[in-house]
This record gives sequence, structure tokens and C-alpha cells, in this order.
Amino acid sequence: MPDRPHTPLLDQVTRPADLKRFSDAQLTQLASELRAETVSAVSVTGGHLGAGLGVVELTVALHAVFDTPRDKVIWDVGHQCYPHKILTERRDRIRTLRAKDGLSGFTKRSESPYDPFGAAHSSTSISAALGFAVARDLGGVTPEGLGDAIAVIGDGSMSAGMAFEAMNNAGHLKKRLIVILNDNEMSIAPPTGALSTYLSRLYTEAPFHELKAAAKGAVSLLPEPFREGAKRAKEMLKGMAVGGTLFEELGFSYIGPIDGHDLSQLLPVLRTIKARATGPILLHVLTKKGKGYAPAERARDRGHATAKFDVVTGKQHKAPSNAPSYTSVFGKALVDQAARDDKIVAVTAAMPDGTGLNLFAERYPSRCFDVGIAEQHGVTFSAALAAGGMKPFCAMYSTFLQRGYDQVVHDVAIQRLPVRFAIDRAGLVGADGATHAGSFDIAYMANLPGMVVMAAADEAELVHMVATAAAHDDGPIAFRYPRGEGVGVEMPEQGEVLEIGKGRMIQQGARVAILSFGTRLAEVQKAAEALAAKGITPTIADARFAKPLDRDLILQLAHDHEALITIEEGAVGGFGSHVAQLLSDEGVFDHGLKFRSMVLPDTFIDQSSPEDMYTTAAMNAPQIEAKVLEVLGVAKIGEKRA
Ligand SMILES: Cc1ncc(C[n+]2csc(CCOP(=O)(O)OP(=O)(O)O)c2C)c(N)n1
Ligand SMILES: CC(=O)[C@@H](O)[C@H](O)COP(=O)(O)O
Ligand SMILES: [Mg+2]
Repeated sequence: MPDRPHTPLLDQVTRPADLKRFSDAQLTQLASELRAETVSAVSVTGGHLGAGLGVVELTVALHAVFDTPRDKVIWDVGHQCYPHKILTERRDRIRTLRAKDGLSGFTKRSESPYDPFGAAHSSTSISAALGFAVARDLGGVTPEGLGDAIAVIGDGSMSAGMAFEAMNNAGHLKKRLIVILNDNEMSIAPPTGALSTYLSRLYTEAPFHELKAAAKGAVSLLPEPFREGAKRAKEMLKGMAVGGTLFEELGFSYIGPIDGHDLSQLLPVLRTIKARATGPILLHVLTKKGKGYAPAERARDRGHATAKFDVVTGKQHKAPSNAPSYTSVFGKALVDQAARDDKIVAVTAAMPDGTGLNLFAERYPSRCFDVGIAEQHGVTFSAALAAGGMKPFCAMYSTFLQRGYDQVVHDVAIQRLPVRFAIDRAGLVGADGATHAGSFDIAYMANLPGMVVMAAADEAELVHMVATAAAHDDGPIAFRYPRGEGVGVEMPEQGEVLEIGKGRMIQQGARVAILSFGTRLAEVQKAAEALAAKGITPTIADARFAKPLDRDLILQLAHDHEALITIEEGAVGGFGSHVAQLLSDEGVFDHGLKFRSMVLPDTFIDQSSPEDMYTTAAMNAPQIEAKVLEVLGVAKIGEKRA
């Protein structure tokens, strides 16, 4: 008899309810199909691969056991949620991940009721799950109902203070709440810190636990089959650390560690938790980042993030680069400064590669500190390093520095401590979308008394700004630069110390001046070429500093032109607002200056290519050109003036 064609189980799944029909053996089969589908999808979209592969079985088990979307599964960070998206009515769009108008690479409330809480920054899931649990118990109403609240948080994300603030609160409130600690012994880089060591100890010591009285507490939580079969129960329990864990001291029942790739462990344990849990429970699962896809398992970052790739070879399709990335320029420039000054130290919050500090760490391991996902601590730690006579470079993405803002104000700025903030991923970042946009740092740094704020217009300028920051001991200083490659300018042999608060002229023109802060300068120059063809030659200047402003330069530009336009890759309240304040204070508007400030619009811009996002933001060359024509009252060819 010919074999009946095999219909993949995944093809029979549109929503999690479909999983309820499957036997445990079929769920194992489904997991393997889900893994293959995840790899296939990411091979065409690029994105976060390793974390999702590590939670394939957990995703299947959670959706098979719990009743989402009534039960709220909250994925911390959300970068591991692609398998979850495939099972929750989004498989048909999974190959649009991270693209314009496509699925988000993270969980997003507006995208699906199966994403009860949006994320992308880490360590929020336990607070969110606790909020749902309390809302449930107080009679809160949502369209899908309110059932169990389940936070799935990685070992890296667990290191953040916020996770422990939530654990502390949850242990006190004693609500039924499930926290799943997904321990793969990886952050983006290998995790650092004492908590990571503690977690490793929990499971390296666990096999030595005997099935004794200590196991009693957990037995009531164990699945029936285990209680029935003494042998299996013993096997299960001897791998569990019961009693005395940090989590239990915080008021949680601790179960684990269990093998997060073994559905014969995950399913019964989750079923029992669902049937019997009363208060807060922490289930510790051990997984492997990149599991089941050899190129990811082999990669240094376990396939954390990838470009599009060939599934068979694992080879990534990366566009050749024409210029070094800003990140690597920063990393090298800092190493260069550090060679001349042994007081220079560097701090990263779990992003050594992303910030370029990996170069620094290789060269000066004892002067580089990866504090884990702990931006608040990283900033205050830097402040005290400065107070102790060191020269700290606190290198963080603009979006993540938001976490440490009170520390920037309270610990750094008020005390006028010379922390050097290297703010990477400034401006719109592309596929990671609105959660990762570095839109606010100009505003939130430049409004602080005593803070110097610079933006690099190109990669050579960045080298000068690193040198300037290294030399600046008189209070805090920040410099920002975008994700991606520089513009390909000639690089200086070494950085020059810039005069604080002085900009530079790029081109002398007439009628209109464009004052750029940051890397829009290249677009301004393109716009100027197009304007030249129309007989308009704008003056162009690079402000370099949003704080202190170059008053002389700005007042001169205002005096010499009928119109002044500022442009920056930041939200309202930043550079342009400071310039407007100066012009207003100086009475310049009273004399009829036409002023425009080009800033990011007052919306959160969804993922796309950075270029497209800047088109949405109306900040590319054609829009700059249009702004010049508008302010000068010149209609574009083919357009009638209103
Ligand atoms: C506040 C914050 N800082 C930094 C990051 C960048 N980041 C994204 S995922 C990640 C690692 C998370 O590790 P873990 O929670 O263990 O998840 P895994 O990737 O290992 O599954 C980091 C540092 C972030 N998203 N949010
Ligand atoms: C998930 C997360 O927060 C980071 O991994 C983020 O995707 C950063 O990406 P880049 O480092 O490529 O900018
Ligand atoms: Mg991890």
C-alpha cells in the first residue's frame, strides 16, 4: 500500500485552541515542524533567531496547556516570540517579520490579542504579569477575559533590577502568578554577574538533591503521573532544587530546573501548575539558545540576531559595506584614547558587541565592565567611577539609556560628575521599530543643566567627539551617533579635541541657512545640490553641539539670512527647541526671521528601513529641499503656490 501523504501538523494549526486536539506525541512532532518553520521564516526576513529556537517546546507547551488569549502569556523582551506568532493566527504573515507594514519582531498589543503586553525592552514581563493577575482578582475586564498570568523571562533579563522589583512585589501580594525562567545561559553575549553564577549553581547542584522531605513541597505541584509512578517521580525530583532558593525566599514556590526541550517534562509540570497553583510560582526551565539549528547553535551569539541566510549552509546574506559602522569607529577611537590615558574605563549594560566595547574589553579587560541588563546601575556605577577619579565612558543605546534617566539626572548631572555618555543607535533604527528608536535623548539630555550634548555628523566627527569627551573633565558630556555605517569620509589619524559649544560652517550661501545637528547633514548636502539647480544656495552649518549652543554662529546665521532651518534626528524638545528659545530670548523673531525646525514627528514610527522611516518623518533630502522652498515662498516646479 502506498504511504499516505503526511500532512504537517502545523498546517492544521491556526490558533492555539487547535493544539488541544493533539496528543503529547503529536505536540512533540508539532514542535519540530514549528522549529523548521521558524528557521525558514527568519532565513527570508532576518531577525532574532536563537532565542525563538530555544523556546519552541515551551511555546507549544504553553499554548497546549493554557487558554490563550484568555490566559496571558507575556514574553519578556519579545525577541523570542516568532514561534508564538506562528501558532497564534499569524503564520500567514510570518515572512513579513520586521518589514514595513509587516509583523513586528516583538510582541505588540495592537497586532494581536495573543500579545497581551508589548515589549522589546527587557525585564518588564513579571511586572506586567502581576498587573494582569491583580486586575483579574479585582474583577478587571478585557475583551478576551482574564485568566492566568504567565511571564516568560530569560536569565539575562532576570538580572535587571526591575525583574526583582516585580518579584518582591509579587512575593508580597501572593497572587496566583506564574513566572517561567528560561535559562539558556546566554544574554546577547554570555551573561555576566553573580545571578548568572547562582542560576548555574542551582542546576549543577540540583542532580545531587535527593528525594527527601525537601521534595515534599513540590510533590503537591507535580503531575499525577509522577505521583503515581514513584520511579518517574524520583527521576524528576532528583533534578529539582527544592527549598532554600533565592526565589523561595522572595515568596515564590520554585520548581525546577527541568529540561525546556522535553515536552514529557514541560507538559505535565505546566498542567499541574495550571491545576493546582495558588500563589506565585517560578518554574525554572533549562534551554539552549539556537536549539536545533546547527549554524545558530555554533554561532558565538547562538544566532541571537541574523541577516537573511541560506538555510542549508547558514551563510548570511550581508550587503558589503562601504564605510565602517559608527559603532566600530567609536570602539576603535575609545581604545585609542585609552592607550593614552589609563583612567579611561568603559561600561556597557549587556551590549558589548552592540556598543563596540567588545574591542575595548579585548584590549583592556580590567577596565571594561559589562553590568548586565542594568542600565540604571550602569549609570550610577559610572557616576561613582567618575567621583573616584576615573574617566568612565558609559556606552548605551539611546533607547536603553531611557531606563537610566533618573540616574543621569540625580547621580550624574546634579553632582556634575564627568561621565561620558556614548549614545549609540541615536535616531531611527529600522527593523526593530518604534521601541528601539533613539528619538528622545537630545531632548532628555540637553535639558539638563551642565550637560554637554554633541552629535556626530559623520564618522570622522565621531572620532573627534570621543577625543573631546575624553578631555572633558568639567561635568558630564554626551555624544550621539546612529546605527549603521558612516558616510565614507576620510578618517583622521587621531581625534582632535573640539572647542566646547562651537559649530562649524560647511558651506556659505544666501537667503536661507540650514543648521544641522547630527547625521542629517548628508541629506542636507544632497538637498543643497538639488536647490543649486534652482538657483538657491543655502548656507549650511554643522552645529556639533546642542548644548551649549554656539550662540555666535546661530545669531550670525539668523542675522545674515531671511530664513533659518534646524534639523536633527530627534523628537521635539531637542536642538531646534533650544535654538528657538535662544532666538526668542534674543528678540530675533521680532525682526522677522523665518524659522523652521525639522524634528521627528509626534508619532511612534513603525519599522521599515531607516531611509523609509526618515521619509515618513519627512527628513530626507527631497523634504529638506521642499522645506527650503516653502520657507522662501518658492513653489516647486509643477506646483502652484497656495
Ligand atoms: C532594557 C534593555 N536593555 C538591553 C536590551 C537588549 N537585549 C535584548 S535581548 C537581550 C538579551 C536577553 O537575554 P535573555 O533574557 O537571557 O534572553 P535570551 O536572548 O537568552 O533568550 C538584550 C541584552 C533590551 N532589550 N532591553
Ligand atoms: C532584542 C534587542 O533588543 C536587541 O537585540 C536589538 O535588536 C538590537 O539590535 P542592534 O544591536 O542590531 O541594533
Ligand atoms: Mg538567556
